[in-house]
Amino acid sequence: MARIDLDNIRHAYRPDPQSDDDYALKRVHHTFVDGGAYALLGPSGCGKTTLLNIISGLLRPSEGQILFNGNDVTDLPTEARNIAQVFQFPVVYDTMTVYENLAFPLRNRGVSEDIVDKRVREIITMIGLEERAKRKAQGLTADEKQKISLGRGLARADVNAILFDEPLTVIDPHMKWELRTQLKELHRRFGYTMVYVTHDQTEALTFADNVVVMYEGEIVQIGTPEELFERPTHTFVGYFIGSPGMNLLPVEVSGSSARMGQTVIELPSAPSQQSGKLELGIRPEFVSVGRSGYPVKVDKVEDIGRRKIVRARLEGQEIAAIVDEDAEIPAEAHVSFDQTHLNLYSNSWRVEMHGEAGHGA
Ligand SMILES: Nc1ncnc2c1ncn2[C@@H]1O[C@H](COP(=O)(O)OP(=O)(O)OP(=O)(O)O)[C@@H](O)[C@H]1O
Repeated sequence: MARIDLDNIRHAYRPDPQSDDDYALKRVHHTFVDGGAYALLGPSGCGKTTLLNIISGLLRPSEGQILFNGNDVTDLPTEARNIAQVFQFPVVYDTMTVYENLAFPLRNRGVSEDIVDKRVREIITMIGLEERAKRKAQGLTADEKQKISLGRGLARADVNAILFDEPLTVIDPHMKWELRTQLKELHRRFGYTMVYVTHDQTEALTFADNVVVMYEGEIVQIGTPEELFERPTHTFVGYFIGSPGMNLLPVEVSGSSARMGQTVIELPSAPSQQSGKLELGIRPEFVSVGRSGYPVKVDKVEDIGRRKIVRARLEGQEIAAIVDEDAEIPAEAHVSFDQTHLNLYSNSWRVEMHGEAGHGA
C-alpha cells in the first residue's frame, strides 16, 4: 500500500481559467497516509470525483503533483499506478461466472491458483454470494453485480490504494450497512489505503477514520467523526454534518461577550479574532429548552423517536434544539447553551478562543 501526497493540486476543466471560480479544484494540498481509511465527503459538484480521478490517473491536474510513496506519478496512466477502483455502477464481465470475475484481477497478475482460490472464497463469503459462485454474472441483479465489483476491488492485496466512488448507491439499505461494516473490518485486517467518495454523511462517518470534507473545490476540514461534530472548522461542516446541522446565529462580539439584538451570550473566553462576518455556532444537541435562559418562540416540535427536535426563534433567528422525548416544553420557553460547545466563526472559518491551543481554522 502507499502513502499518497497531493502537492498543491488545482484543476480547471476549462482551458483558460481566470479566477478561482473557474477551478473545479481550487487548491488541494494533502497527504493520505499509508494504510489510512479516508472518506471524501461533500455535496454534489464539490469536486470529489475530480479529486478521485486525479488520484487514479483518469485525469491530469492542471497544476500540482501526485506522489505515491514519494514517487511522482502525475504523468503515469491509470494502468501504471497499481490501484483498484470500484465505481458507482457495476463493472463486471457478464460471460464469466461470479468466481471467475473475482479471480480475474489475481489471475491477470499471475497469482498461483491456490492463492487465487483461497482469496476468492474469502471474498465471496464477505459479499454473501457463495450460492452464486458458479453462476454467470449475466442475469444477476444490479445489486449482486455491484457486490462483484466491490469484491474485485478488494481481491488484490498488493495494490497501492483502493478507490471507491459512491460504491453502494445501487445496494439495498440493509446490505449497505453490512458491506460498510465489512469494508471497515477488512481495512483493520489488511491495512489498505482506502479513499471512499460519498455525499452521505452516515456512510462517511461509519466507514472512515478520517473524513475529508469538501466544499466548492476545497478541503474545508479533515478530521475524525468526533472532531467534525465537536469543532467544525468551517460553517459548512457544521451545517452539513449532523441532523439537524449546527445553529448559526449572527452576532457582534466585544471581549468575551457575543450580542444578538438584546441577547448577550457569554463565550468561554475572548476570541482571537473579532472582525469579519461573525456567527455563533451551537449544535442542537447542546441547546437546552426550559424556563431559564433566553426567551424563544417555539414554532414546532418534531418527534424523532426517543428524542424531539424543538424548532424555535431567538431574536427572530431560527434555532433548533434536540431534547429527550419526555422533556417538558414550557409555554414561556427559554433556551440555554452549553458554553463549552460554543463556536465562533469569522467569514465562515472557526476562530480560536484564547487558551484553546492547537484547534480552530
Ligand atoms: N468533464 C467535465 N467537464 C466540465 N466540467 C466538469 C466535468 N466534470 C465535472 N465538472 C464540473 O466540476 C465540478 C466538480 O465536479 P465533480 O464531479 O468532481 O463533483 P462531485 O463532488 O464528485 O459531484 P457528484 O457527487 O455530483 O459526482 C462541478 O462543477 C462539475 O460540473
